[in-house]
Amino acid sequence: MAQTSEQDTALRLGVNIDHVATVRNARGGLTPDPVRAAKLAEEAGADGITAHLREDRRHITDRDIDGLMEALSVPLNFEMAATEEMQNIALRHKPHAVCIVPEKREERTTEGGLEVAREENKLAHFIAPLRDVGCRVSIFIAADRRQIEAAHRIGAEVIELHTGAYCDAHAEGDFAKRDSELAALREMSSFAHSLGLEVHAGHGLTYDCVQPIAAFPEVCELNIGHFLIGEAIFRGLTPAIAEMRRLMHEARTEG
Ligand SMILES: CC(=O)[C@@H](O)[C@H](O)COP(=O)(O)O
Ligand SMILES: NCC(=O)COP(=O)(O)O
Repeated sequence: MAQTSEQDTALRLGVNIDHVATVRNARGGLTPDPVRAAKLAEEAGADGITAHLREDRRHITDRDIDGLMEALSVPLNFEMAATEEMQNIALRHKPHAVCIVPEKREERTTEGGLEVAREENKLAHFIAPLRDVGCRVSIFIAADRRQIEAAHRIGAEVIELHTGAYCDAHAEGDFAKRDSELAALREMSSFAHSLGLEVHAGHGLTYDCVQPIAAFPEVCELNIGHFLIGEAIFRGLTPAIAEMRRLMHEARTEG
């Protein structure tokens, strides 16, 4: 069913600029500057900027977060592990949103969603001070009912569904797996929404696989980074973002 334009505009795009920092860090030095990329993304129509300050600082650094907090006019979605060090950084900066993600030092990228159900008490205490200073707390989570229920119980306002397995299955041509991952994401976005959680989605999204996710009426924000930064090499960041927005809009209005 076609969506109203009000519902369409409710689908925000958060541009993740982590991998501008990955390129910079490959050589050391100051370029390319993720803060400059974030400002350009903002001018190109990003509704927000996402940055993940990993514990090992493999891409974004503390200085980048300082620069983003100072330069941005749109909200910053600050992704971080549930550690005391990261909590202190978030409490100092008070970004618009804090997204708690699982981290494994040896992983190449964020492999799965946060295990909330087994760490409920610990996480409830961890996010309370972040909420107290006004951050919207989001939990990066698999499309798993138990984890969503636990995220709701601990007082998170937002969940971000991990779309990585769906995107990987699509890229590998494993369409049976892709479709079952998509069905789980669809069902769980609806379930999370029914609990009153705001639903975001992201990880691994590309032009080829964004539209089925963008069409979920309950999803109000997509966070997309690695693909957009790669695409910017070929067509520039502004056109790369414009094309993603066009596809999101098309999915929302014609889905
Ligand atoms: C949580 C998430 O999906 C993003 O932070 C993304 O993971 C960033 O890239 P890396 O996983 O490569 O750090
Ligand atoms: N939380 C997901 C995100 O910020 C972007 O992930 P990716 O597009 O870089 O894989």
